[in-house]
Amino acid sequence: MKLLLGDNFENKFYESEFSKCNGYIRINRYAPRNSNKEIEAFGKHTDISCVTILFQDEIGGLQMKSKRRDEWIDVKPLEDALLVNIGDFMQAWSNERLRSAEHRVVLKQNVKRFSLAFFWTFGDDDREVYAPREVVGEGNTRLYKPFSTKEYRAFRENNYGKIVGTPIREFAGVLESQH
Ligand SMILES: O=C(O)CCC(=O)C(=O)O
Ligand SMILES: [Fe+2]
Repeated sequence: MKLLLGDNFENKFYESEFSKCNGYIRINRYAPRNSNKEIEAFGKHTDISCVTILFQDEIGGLQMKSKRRDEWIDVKPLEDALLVNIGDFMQAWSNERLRSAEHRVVLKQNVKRFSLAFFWTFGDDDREVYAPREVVGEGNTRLYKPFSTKEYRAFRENNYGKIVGTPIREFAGVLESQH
């Protein structure tokens, strides 16, 4: 993150922007399904978080969408490894220096699977997300208008399964060509 956001990132922004984040844990349990057909067990989505830290068990199945090639890439489980994923709030706050990758879970075997996701995110109280000028950088276009975390959560809930593009861009993006 330091590399992408500059040297002073921690001193300057951590306290003011992210110290009021909350952590939530979600335990995902995928039950066996009486079939050996491949299924999408967790549909494609981006996380409503600043940062997500994910543990998946040895079964695997997590896939990330590659931005460049527009294809799904398997994230192979590694013993003792956690996956750090950027969420939508961080994508907007960083003016897309950091990207919230689309991901999903595809199961090929008829076995149970378990994953544990820790979401580091703005709490249930409402707050405004707005990329600081220094993060946008001089001469760069601001890609998001300021938005409320509460309204974004409501937008995601009300549009579950309906959004074709990038949800955070649909909601707060300012450039038509970005959609
Ligand atoms: O089960 C997984 O590996 C992914 C879970 C996930 O993407 C989530 O909980 O947001
Ligand atoms: Fe996720």
